Amino acid sequence: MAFPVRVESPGVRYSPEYLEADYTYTNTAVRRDAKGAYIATPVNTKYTFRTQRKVPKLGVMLVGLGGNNGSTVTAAILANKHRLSWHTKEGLQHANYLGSITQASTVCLGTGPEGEVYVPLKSMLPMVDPDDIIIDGWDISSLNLADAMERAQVIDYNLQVQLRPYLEGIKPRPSVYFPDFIAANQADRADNVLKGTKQELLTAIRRDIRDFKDKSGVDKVILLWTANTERFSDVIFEVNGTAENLLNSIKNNESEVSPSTLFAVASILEGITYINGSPQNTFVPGVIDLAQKRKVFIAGDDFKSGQTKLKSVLVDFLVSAGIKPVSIVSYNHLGNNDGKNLSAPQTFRSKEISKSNVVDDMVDSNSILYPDGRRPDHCVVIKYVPYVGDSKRAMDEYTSEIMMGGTNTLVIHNTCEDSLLASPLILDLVILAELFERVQYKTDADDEFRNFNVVMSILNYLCKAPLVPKGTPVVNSLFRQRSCIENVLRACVGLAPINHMLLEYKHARIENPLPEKRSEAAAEKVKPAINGVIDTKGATGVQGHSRRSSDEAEL
Ligand SMILES: NC(=O)c1ccc[n+]([C@@H]2O[C@H](COP(=O)([O-])OP(=O)(O)OC[C@H]3O[C@@H](n4cnc5c(N)ncnc54)[C@H](O)[C@@H]3O)[C@@H](O)[C@H]2O)c1
Ligand SMILES: O=P([O-])([O-])O[C@@H]1[C@@H](O)[C@H](O)[C@@H](O)[C@H](O)[C@@H]1O
Repeated sequence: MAFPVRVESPGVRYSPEYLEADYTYTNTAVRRDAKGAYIATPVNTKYTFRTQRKVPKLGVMLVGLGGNNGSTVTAAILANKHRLSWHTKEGLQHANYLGSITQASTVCLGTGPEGEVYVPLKSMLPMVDPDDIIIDGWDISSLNLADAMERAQVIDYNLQVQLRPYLEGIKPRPSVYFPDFIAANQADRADNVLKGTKQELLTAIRRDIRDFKDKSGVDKVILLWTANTERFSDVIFEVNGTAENLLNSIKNNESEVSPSTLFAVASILEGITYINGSPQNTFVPGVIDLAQKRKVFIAGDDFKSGQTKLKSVLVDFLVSAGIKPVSIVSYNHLGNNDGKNLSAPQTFRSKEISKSNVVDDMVDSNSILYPDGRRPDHCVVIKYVPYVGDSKRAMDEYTSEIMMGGTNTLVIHNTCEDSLLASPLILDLVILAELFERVQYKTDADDEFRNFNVVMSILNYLCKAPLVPKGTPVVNSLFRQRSCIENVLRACVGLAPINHMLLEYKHARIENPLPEKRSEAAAEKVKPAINGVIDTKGATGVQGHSRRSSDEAEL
């Protein structure tokens, strides 16, 4: 059950239109003195955050709508919206949004009489309900979404049968197809392609966006690329180095403008947030320049869904524990169309880059382990094995140096439906992007409220290759990325960041001890042996024991 959160504080003001919160942001400025010593100085900045409380009717246009992710996320929304259940060999399954931090994760609000209070992350600020999202989009494949769902082989068949009536009427709009940017093996599905010059294609995409807005009645739209991974575009100043050069390149039908960059330009010109779920460099400098000039949000790159997500936890743990990763090998094989497209060297290279850079910031944070800047050996392998379909088999090996010449090797095997890992991230990306379109801030130095930077780096928890504003840090540590989201949400309602100090419980005398928690599990653990045999049949004939603090424990 979701309980709404209301903050009672002199610095927090609720009006029908806005939630306004005064907030003191404290960080630490560091400099070096003449002798090379670090001088740390606390710096306080007064902010006021303002969030529009009205949640809009959100339309999401997916590029790659007919793909595994596109069809699966659409199926998931409709299955949840209609509260569908289906039988599998394991029993009755119910639609859910597991894997979504907005829908299935909680945050610690604070401490109450019973201890820490955790609330759904989505209850911190008004957010779009994914059930209400209207989906549209494009695909170079003409399959309607029911047939695309069947082709993807992700959704259980008994659910497919129920979803078919809702999906078969959804047909992807014809899209932009430049064969040179994706694997040649994709040609056989490209039967739904727009024709024309790049300028004509740009106009067609913009017309589609307006058509969707008009016909769907949504209040706002967000565009998200979940189409195939493209090869990197060459970054050439005269072609895509500035907004003006890029727009001229499109007018001049320049070949080095990719489909994804064309969609990004169309989105920005229509004033619509654009999110890149793939690893290619859609955001060439000209796109970023255009987004800044038009004050339109962009975010990406490449959903952080599986191996890389785990890597951004494991390497963080190892390095912060003073253990030195020296070799990281990430291998996986999969048989879906993404794997097929990635079997081409130029598209694999895009993915290899985004999967490889994730350790850099964590490694660079510890000059004790890495005094000479030499980083761990890091190898990424992806193989296409049709038989396994969307069920990606990932095998990782982390070898680290430990004390006194020891080594520690972690070997992880992970099998999962790749699209069921990515689909909840698509929802989080669009829900959080929509939310932060409604959040503005003002510091003492500002005369009026301002939007955040157009590069929406707060979404980086969801991206393998985080896009950040120029001159700002790239953070890949998953814990830090999630903590950023959690604490910005808290700041928007005037609450201090979660700092995990729990100082109040470290005092010499605990002023307000929490009540003893009666735990059946604890009772189970202390169940006495009967005739020397622990009764493991679950009989609870033994009186439950409350856990005792150390100074009350029975001797
Ligand atoms: N776990 C994951 O699934 C995961 C994780 C990270 C990143 N990604 C990325 O997400 C993207 C989609 O993954 P997927 O498994 O759904 O792949 P997919 O191949 O099943 O779907 C991609 C769809 O895009 C379509 N397409 C290709 N070029 C297009 C264009 N120019 N315009 C419109 N449609 C186009 C294809 O026809 C296909 O239907 C890939 O780039 C993949 O690398 C996926
Ligand atoms: O998210 P992650 O598991 O690190 O990386 C995945 C790759 O290993 C996989 O081969 C690819 O098909 C997916 O698109 C995804 O990028």
